[in-house]
Amino acid sequence: MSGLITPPPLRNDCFALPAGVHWTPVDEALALLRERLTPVTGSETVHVSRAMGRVLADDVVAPRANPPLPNTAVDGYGFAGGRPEGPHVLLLSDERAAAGPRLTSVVPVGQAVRILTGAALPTGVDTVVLQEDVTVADGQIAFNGPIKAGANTRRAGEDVHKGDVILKAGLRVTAADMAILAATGVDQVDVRVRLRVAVVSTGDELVEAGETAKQDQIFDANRPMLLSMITAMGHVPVDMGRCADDRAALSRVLDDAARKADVVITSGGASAGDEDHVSSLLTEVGAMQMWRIAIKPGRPLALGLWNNTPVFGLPGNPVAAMVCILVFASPAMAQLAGAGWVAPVGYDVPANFTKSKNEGRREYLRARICDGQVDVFGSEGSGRISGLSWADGLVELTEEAQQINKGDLVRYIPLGSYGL
Ligand SMILES: Nc1nc2c(c(=O)[nH]1)N[C@H]1C(S)=C(S)[C@@H](COP(=O)(O)OP(=O)(O)OC[C@H]3O[C@@H](n4cnc5c(N)ncnc54)[C@H](O)[C@@H]3O)O[C@H]1N2
Ligand code: MOO
Repeated sequence: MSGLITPPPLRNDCFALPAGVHWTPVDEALALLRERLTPVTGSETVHVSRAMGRVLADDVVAPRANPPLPNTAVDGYGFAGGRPEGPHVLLLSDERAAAGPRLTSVVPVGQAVRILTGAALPTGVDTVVLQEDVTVADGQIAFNGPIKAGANTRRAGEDVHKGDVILKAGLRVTAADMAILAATGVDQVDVRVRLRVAVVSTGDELVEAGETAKQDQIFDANRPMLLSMITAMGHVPVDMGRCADDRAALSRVLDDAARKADVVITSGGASAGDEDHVSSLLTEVGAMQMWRIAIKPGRPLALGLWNNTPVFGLPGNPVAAMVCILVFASPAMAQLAGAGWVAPVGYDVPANFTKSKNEGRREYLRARICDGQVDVFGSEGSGRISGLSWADGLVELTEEAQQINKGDLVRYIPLGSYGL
């Protein structure tokens, strides 16, 4: 029998987790990133109009109250004190209080004044009756009680007091936050300098989107996707272009990327093939932190440091690249950017599909909500880019899950949870 070599048992499943190798569970990989990565961005002061999407470097304190003065919540008639049940008639002042300059004259006790929504209460007014409940005639108003003292008015500072912390350090400013910053008179905010994220695509087969491709070339789909996701996540994308499957060239690109950015994201070459230079370079310089993760898709994810800069070596298949940037790089980049570890929000939704799965690895499926149930894309192929466009979220199946039947609750994570 000498001269014959013996084949291993046929598995034909590149997702089977071979025995004897430690496959890092997703949560263990996430915990390690969370523990090791700290904010790397400095701070700067910007005008409040430019605060949208920025991460606050410090707590923001309200320079003034909202509302600054007591005012009326309705159009009506203002006077002092509540009134008991029954009819009431009050003399109507000639003046009128409207939003804008506050009425300076005092409303005498027992008189009412015409007042419009948002007007500061003049001295002598603490209660307002709705105009719909009033008859006006002969310089008088008549209405029925009971009306509580303070009815239909808003107290000064009832929303925010001067000196309150309105927004906490680490928060990423939303459109709603823009309103409270403006309302409380903030004019400058201290924010983190945006995180710079370099993106490089590796592979001899790649050609630039928009150019002419030969039959044996494919368009670089990952880079436009990854650069756009980084922008949507509030970071600054640094486009490092494409790099051939060449070790020396890749090493130079990584040097350059680590100089220009705070984080480097590569796609392709993460696996263990002859041309998988990202993983082998990181391993060679002793910078590989993690590689074999029990996840589908995205098993060959290379996590390491290049010149002290974190590198996320995403798999080349576009679906795996997207899943890995969402699951691993997105919370990690938030932490590096000073926003803290931002885990995505998910919901338990009934499945409108059936699926069997191997135990021991976490799986992410392209998913879409339809009539309160969640559907998954017809193919799990990691190169099926059309499924990424089809999806509005991901279904996350736990390591323990083996059989999912229609109606079972599964975890659905909307892409909006990642800021997309
Ligand atoms: N023998 C095995 N082969 C493979 C395994 C395995 O376990 N055993 N795992 C497969 C899985 S899963 C993945 S994912 C890939 C990951 O490999 P790499 O990260 O080294 O990626 P590449 O080989 O460079 O490319 C994979 C695939 O993706 C296409 N690609 C790459 N970059 C882009 C881009 N920028 N835009 C569009 N498409 C891209 C590339 O042409 C390949 O088709 O390994 C499997 N193999
Ligand atoms: O896991 Mo590969 O990461 O499917 O496409």
